[in-house]
Parts: sequence; structure tokens; C-alpha cells
Amino acid sequence: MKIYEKAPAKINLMLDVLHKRPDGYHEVEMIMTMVDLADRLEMEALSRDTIIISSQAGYIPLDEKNLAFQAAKLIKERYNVRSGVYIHLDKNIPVAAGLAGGSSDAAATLRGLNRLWDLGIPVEELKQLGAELGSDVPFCITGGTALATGRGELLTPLPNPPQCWVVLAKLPINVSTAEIYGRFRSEEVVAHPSANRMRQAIETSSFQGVCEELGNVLEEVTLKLYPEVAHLKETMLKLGADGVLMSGSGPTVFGLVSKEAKVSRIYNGLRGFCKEVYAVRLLT
Ligand SMILES: C[C@](O)(CO)[C@H](O)COP(=O)(O)OP(=O)(O)OC[C@H]1O[C@@H](n2ccc(N)nc2=O)[C@H](O)[C@@H]1O
Ligand SMILES: Nc1ncnc2c1ncn2[C@@H]1O[C@H](COP(=O)(O)OP(=O)(O)OP(=O)(O)O)[C@@H](O)[C@H]1O
Repeated sequence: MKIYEKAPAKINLMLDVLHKRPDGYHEVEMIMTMVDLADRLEMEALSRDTIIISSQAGYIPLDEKNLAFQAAKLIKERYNVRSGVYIHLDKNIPVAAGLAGGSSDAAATLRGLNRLWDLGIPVEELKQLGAELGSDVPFCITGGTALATGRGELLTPLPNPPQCWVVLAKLPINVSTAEIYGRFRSEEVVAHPSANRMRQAIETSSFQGVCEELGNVLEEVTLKLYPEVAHLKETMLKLGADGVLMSGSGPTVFGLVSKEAKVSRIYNGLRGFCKEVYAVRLLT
């Protein structure tokens, strides 16, 4: 039997870092939502007790370093599953981009294997398993739009933001999330974004409000290291995006655009100097 799961990319509409915790992680306040840019996973049960990963993408690990492999290993061990699985990853989400590509693959693997092996694991338990793999994985289990606190694993569901276009652009820089958090200094933050105000903008379906409340304190670190990301933000704004922000720890920059007529102008303008550009819709 074969089953299929879609693993969409996330963007952070706002991201604030409160303080560093004794366990080394940072306490955060973020509002995340999904966009219609997704990896596709195909999973097939194997009678042999093994996990095999394949992908058309040449640039991701296919061994135990792959987050889908780690997810399969975790669920197999925790629920005493003796059979194996073959997982094919059709990668479309750029890697190490701030779009949670690996986390979403891990979440899709947990959801998929729960079905494939008929384990009946409740969604809250799947989220707890996901938290063992990474801070973004619990959000990726259910997706939608949510306020995330703690290290990112404590989730409060929110309504979806007003529908719009999302133009994503990733420069050929690979950013390490651990390095960006490691270089973050809370005393250097000039302005903290507000989760409450972003939440209000979403709840009142105000597109303008969402654009005004976009904010990510990790930009201060990544943009200093890579000034070309700041240049990309400015270019996207000049081309007419209504609101622009870096997602997660970067380097992907996204622009929210309400009018379809503006999208191709922004897309084509960016393609001039950035190879990886996508124009998608929010996943509502
Ligand atoms: C930047 C974001 O993607 C925004 O959604 C997340 O906060 C990061 O989520 P993630 O990639 O799933 O992160 P993890 O795999 O859990 O952690 C990678 C590394 O980032 C740092 N990290 C991550 C999350 C967090 N709240 N505080 C941290 O300091 C830690 O050094 C950790 O070792
Ligand atoms: N299934 C996977 N897809 C992509 N990258 C993977 C996967 N498994 C492991 N990795 C590794 O994880 C690292 C981070 O990749 P990923 O695309 O998940 O980053 P990201 O988009 O910045 O995630 P986040 O936004 O959660 O920080 C890369 O070094 C990559 O080699």
C-alpha cells in the first residue's frame, strides 16, 4: 500500500525572541501560517525492518540526518513497529531557507506513518513526538495559522489571515538557525513586533493591518551577516509588495501582495538577480 502526504512551507508573520532559557533554546512568540509551496511525500510499507529515503533533490542527506528518517525512526521505536517503510521526498521547498522544509517533511512523515501503520495516535501526541525532532515540527503537524510560544511548540490556533499572494525569494546563502539564534542579543533589539496586534489584524481580517504588523527580530542578526538580504527586502518593496519580511532565521524574504496584477511585475523584477523566486497563495 502507498500513501501520500503534502508537506507545505511555513512563513513567520511575526517573530519575537523574549530571552534565552537555561536549556539553551530561546523563548519565542511567533505567528506562523502555511503557504502553497509544498514537498510531496510518498510512503510505502516494507515487510523488511528498515527505513529507506529517496529524493529527486541531490542536495539533502538521505541517511539518519534526514528529518523524515528521524521521524520514521522515532515513531517506529516508540510504537514498537517491526515493519519498515520506503519514503520518497519530492522536494520543492528550498533547503535551509527559513521555510521549515525539513520540519514539514518530518511532520508529514509522522502523520503518514500514523495512517500507514494504523497506529491511531491522537494529534496532540503526534505534536509531542514532533517536538522531539524540532521546534517547528508541532506547528507543521496541523498547519493552519497559529500563535507559537515556548520554544515554538506551544500552539494556539488562530483564524487564517486574509487571502493574498505571497512572493518568496531565496538568495543562494545557506543560513544555520542555531548560528542566528546564537548571535542574537536581546539588548540590541530596536523594536519588538507585537503578537497581540498581529493577532488582532488577523482576527479582523485586515490585510493592511497584517502588512503593518510584520516583524522579525532575527532580521537584525541575519541582515547584518548578509546585507544582500536587506537589499532583497528593499527591492521587493520598491517593486510594489504591500508588506515584506524575512521568514524565520532566513534567508528567504517574502512579500505579501493583495492585487494579482502586481504579482508578475514583482516576480519578474526579482528573477533578474535571484534564481529562486516563487509566487504562491496562502494555504487557507
Ligand atoms: C527560526 C524558526 O524556524 C522560526 O519558526 C524556529 O524558531 C526554529 O525552529 P527549528 O528549525 O525547528 O529549530 P530546532 O531544530 O528546534 O533548533 C535548531 C537550533 O536553533 C536554536 N533555537 C531554536 C528554537 C528556539 N526557540 N530557540 C533556539 O535557540 C537552538 O540553537 C537549536 O539548537
Ligand atoms: N527532509 C529534509 N529536507 C530539507 N532539509 C533537510 C531534511 N532533512 C534534513 N535536512 C537538513 O536540515 C537542514 C535545515 O534544512 P531546512 O530546510 O529544514 O531548514 P529551514 O527551512 O531553515 O528550517 P526552519 O525554518 O525550521 O529553521 C539542512 O542542513 C538540511 O540538510
